[in-house]
This record gives sequence, structure tokens and C-alpha cells, in this order.
Amino acid sequence: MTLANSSPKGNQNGNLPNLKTQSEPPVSEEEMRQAVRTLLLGLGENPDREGLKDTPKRVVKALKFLTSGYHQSLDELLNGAIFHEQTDEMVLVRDIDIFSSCEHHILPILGRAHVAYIPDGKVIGLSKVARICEMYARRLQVQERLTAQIADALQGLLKPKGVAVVVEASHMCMVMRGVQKVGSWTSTSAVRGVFAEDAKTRQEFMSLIRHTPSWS
Ligand SMILES: Nc1nc2c(ncn2[C@@H]2O[C@H](COP(=O)(O)OP(=O)(O)OP(=O)(O)O)[C@@H](O)[C@H]2O)c(=O)[nH]1
Ligand SMILES: [Zn+2]
Repeated sequence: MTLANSSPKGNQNGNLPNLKTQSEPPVSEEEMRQAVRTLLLGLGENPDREGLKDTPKRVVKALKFLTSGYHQSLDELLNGAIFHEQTDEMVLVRDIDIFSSCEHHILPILGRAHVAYIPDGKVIGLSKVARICEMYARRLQVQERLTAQIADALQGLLKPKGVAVVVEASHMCMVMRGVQKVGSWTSTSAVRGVFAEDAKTRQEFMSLIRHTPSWS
């Protein structure tokens, strides 16, 4: 199953087509490097000095890595790791590192995700929960959408009794620039199924993840 959008231009939810299926990237690597060079010139720098001469290449490589989630599919990352298991106890994977990029400033969003689900006949390989988080984090994001995409992916893959996701993150666009609130962090949640319907189940999840993030 692939959740990548089939529209060639992507959509307003930050989905892009799976570019693997396209023969030619829309912009060449060289054009991307030239754009970084132009940025450096605009900043008053000399892009030909020793320390910067390879910077356009490095920046393009880094940005491609940080957005490599556009080129992944759930099918590929799952590698078949969904297993039939008769259990209906909560599964929680906590403290999954999140390194994402905010779509407004292309600056880092750094934090943690906590992901729980209550199975209904199927469980997923635990590492795949973290891989799903990574796939959506390595895109240009807003935290709310990242949180919902993780929840919806698990809901779609496992059809569990419920899914709950909390993301706690600090936005460098709010720390290093703009309003400059160094200690601020944002918590977002997405609950599906029994976590949305039953306050007790939701509370159990919340009490399991309650902690002071060490990075705050
Ligand atoms: N809801 C939401 N907002 C975000 C996220 N990441 C960044 N933003 C916000 O996006 C907004 C963009 O506002 P603008 O006024 O267009 O941009 P700006 O002038 O750079 O804003 P300031 O950051 O206030 O200086 C800011 O308030 C950011 O804090 C996110 O993940 N979710
Ligand atoms: Zn931002």
C-alpha cells in the first residue's frame, strides 16, 4: 500500500508523488546547486572561497536527505513485517527521535514521537513504527500533519482497535529566529478509534508517556 499522492504537483497536505516513478526530476541537480549559490551571493558571501566552494553541493545533498521521505513508500519500508497475533493489549513505542523540517522556514523541528495502538488481530514490527515516523518526518512538515500522517498510516495498515500518537517538538524557527523562545516546545496528538472514543484508554496512554523530555 502506498500513501503517496498520485498528483504530479503534490497537494496542499504536503504529499508529493512518489518521484521514483518519474523518469526525470523536475529540476536538475545543477540547477539546485546554482540556486544555493545564488542564496550565498544574496547573503553577501563569496561562493568561490575555499570554505564555500562545495557548499551548494553539500546543501543540496543534505536537503535531499532531509526530504527523502517523499521517495519512500509504506510498502517498501514495511518489508512485509505485519504479523497475525491475537492480542488486544496496548502496544506503545515511546521516545522515537523526530528530525523534521518546518515547511515555512525549512528549519529543523526536533523532538520525540510516542506511538500506541491496540491491535485487532495484527501487529507490526516495532522498528517499523519508528520507520513510519521517519518517513513522514523526512518531508517539509507542520507538526500537526506529521502527527496525523503517522496515526493514519498505522490505522490504514493494521486496522487496529485504535491508534494514538503524540509528538513533542521544538521548532528552530521559534528558537533561533522570529520570536526566539528557546525553551518552547509544542505537543500535538492524533487519536483514532478506541483512543478517541474511550477517555480511560486515552488516559492510560497519556499516563504511560508522561515524562519531562530530556531535550527540553
Ligand atoms: N501550526 C504550525 N505552525 C508552525 C509550524 N512550524 C512553524 N509554524 C508557524 O508558522 C507561522 C508562519 O508565520 P508567518 O507570519 O507567515 O511567518 P514569520 O514572519 O516567519 O513568523 P514568525 O515566526 O512569527 O516570525 C509561524 O507562526 C510559525 O511559528 C507547525 O508545525 N505548525
Ligand atoms: Zn518554521
